[in-house]
Amino acid sequence: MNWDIFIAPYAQVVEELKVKLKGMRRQFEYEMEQSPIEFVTGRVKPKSSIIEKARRKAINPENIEKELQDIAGVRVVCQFVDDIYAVVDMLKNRHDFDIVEEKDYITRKKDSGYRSYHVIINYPVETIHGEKIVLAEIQIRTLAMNFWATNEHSLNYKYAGKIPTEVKSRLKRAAEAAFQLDEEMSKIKSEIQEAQKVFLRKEDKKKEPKKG
Ligand SMILES: Nc1nc2c(ncn2[C@@H]2O[C@H](COP(=O)(O)OP(=O)(O)OP(=O)(O)O)[C@@H](O)[C@H]2O)c(=O)[nH]1
Ligand SMILES: Nc1ncnc2c1ncn2[C@@H]1O[C@H](COP(=O)(O)OP(=O)(O)OP(=O)(O)O)[C@@H](O)[C@H]1O
Repeated sequence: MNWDIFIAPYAQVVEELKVKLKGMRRQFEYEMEQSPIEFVTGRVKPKSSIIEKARRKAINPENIEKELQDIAGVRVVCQFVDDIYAVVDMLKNRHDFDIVEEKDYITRKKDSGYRSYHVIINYPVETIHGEKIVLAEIQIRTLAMNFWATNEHSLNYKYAGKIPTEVKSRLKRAAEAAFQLDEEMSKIKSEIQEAQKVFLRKEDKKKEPKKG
C-alpha cells in the first residue's frame, strides 16, 4: 500500500472540515458578535499511531478504513459547556455529511477523567477517482477540557500509557477541578459574554478609519 495515496483523502477531509468549521465561527462573529466556537484544529493521525492503534484493537489492515474512526480528526474548542451542545445541534442540521455515532463523554466521563463530546461522521470527499466516503471524528470540548486532555495526552506519551498511580490520581483531581471550572464559568456566562461584546466593539472602533 502506498501510504501517501492512502492518506490523501483523509488530509483533504481534514482541510475541508477546518474551512467549514472556521467559516461557522466567522459567520457567528459577524452576526452575533460572539461564537460558540473558540477555535478549530485538525490533524491526520500519524502513521505510527494508526499502526499502533490497529494493532491494539486487533484490526486487520484491510479493515482500517472501516474501523478506525479518527484517521481524519478535527477538534472544536468552546468557551462554555452549553456551546458544545449548540455546536452538536448545528452539526446535526448540516447536509454535507452524515453522523454515524455520537459519544457523550461529558455526561459519562471516561475512567481517566477525560471529558469531551465526539461526533463520528461519514464525509463524502471528491477524489480524482470520484466520490469516496471517509470516516472522520469531530471532538468538541471546552477550553478547560482541552487543557486537561492535552496535559494528560503528554503524560500518557511520556509514560508510554503507563502513568504512575500517584500521577493518575492527581490527574483525576485535576479533571474534577476542570469540571468545577466549567460549572462556575457557566454560571457567569452572560456577564462574561457581555464584557466580551463591549471589548469587541472597542476593538472594531479602533480599526475604523479616522474621520476628517
Ligand atoms: N487525552 C485523552 N484523550 C482521550 C482519552 N480517551 C479518548 N481520548 C481521545 O478521543 C479519541 C477517541 O477515543 P474513544 O472515543 O475512546 O474511541 P477509540 O477510538 O476506541 O479510542 P481508544 O480510547 O484509544 O480505544 C482518542 O483517539 C483520543 O484522541 C483520554 O483518556 N485522554
Ligand atoms: N479529532 C482530533 N482533532 C484534532 N486533533 C486531534 C484529534 N484527535 C487527536 N488529536 C491530536 O493529534 C495528536 C496525535 O494523536 P494520536 O492520533 O496519535 O493519538 P490519540 O488520538 O490521542 O490516541 P489514540 O491513538 O489512542 O486514539 C495529539 O496531539 C492529539 O491530541
